[in-house]
Amino acid sequence: MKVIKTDLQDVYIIEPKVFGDNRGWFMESWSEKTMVEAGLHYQFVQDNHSYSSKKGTLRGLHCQKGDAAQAKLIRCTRGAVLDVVVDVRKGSPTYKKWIAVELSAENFRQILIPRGFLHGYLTLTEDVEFLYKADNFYNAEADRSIMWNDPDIAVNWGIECPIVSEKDEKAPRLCDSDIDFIYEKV
Ligand SMILES: Cc1cn([C@H]2C[C@H](O)[C@@H](COP(=O)(O)OP(=O)(O)O[C@H]3O[C@@H](C)C(=O)[C@@H](O)[C@H]3O)O2)c(=O)[nH]c1=O
Repeated sequence: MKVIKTDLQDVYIIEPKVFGDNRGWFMESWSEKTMVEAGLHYQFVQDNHSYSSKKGTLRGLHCQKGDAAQAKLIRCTRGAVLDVVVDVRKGSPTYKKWIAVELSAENFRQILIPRGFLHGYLTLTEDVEFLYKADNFYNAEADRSIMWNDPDIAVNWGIECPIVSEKDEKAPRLCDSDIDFIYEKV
């Protein structure tokens, strides 16, 4: 497994070791032991799986606030997405900065996102399956969505009119939200 630093403090790209043979391939998609050896201590408690039928579907930018915050280990197992992560931890050296990484069934890449970040993705193909682990349970009251095109964050999604949910359509800007993460060294 390769752990690659990103431009966001504490966010990593993980490249699992993929063993190919005459049948196909095998990989460990997550190993607590390997992660701990790499200095990454996360205890995941929920696995999520979602499907988007159309290219140009955008989910985000999401998080759960306060004690319900979630770290996530994310991957795309069918099709491809542009995955976006935004640091919203006040006091962080990378506060309000974002990164965009292509995740696909072909490149096997994963992203590890600690608590205190917004997350979203845009489907780059039809028929996208997306899987992620979370280190805290779903909490509808703490669930928050921030406007995907918030000008204060200014993510370059490369699309003007994505397909979004009703919830994401109505999402506020970060400056009008009650998200209150404070940077603490992970
Ligand atoms: C996220 C989630 C949703 N749900 C329900 C609530 C709702 O009725 C339905 C669809 O939820 P959403 O519209 O929030 O699904 P979605 O827009 O796919 O939300 C996800 O987006 C990505 C970008 C993330 O980072 C995730 O953490 C999550 O917020 O599923 C759960 O039961 N458990 C969960 O963990």
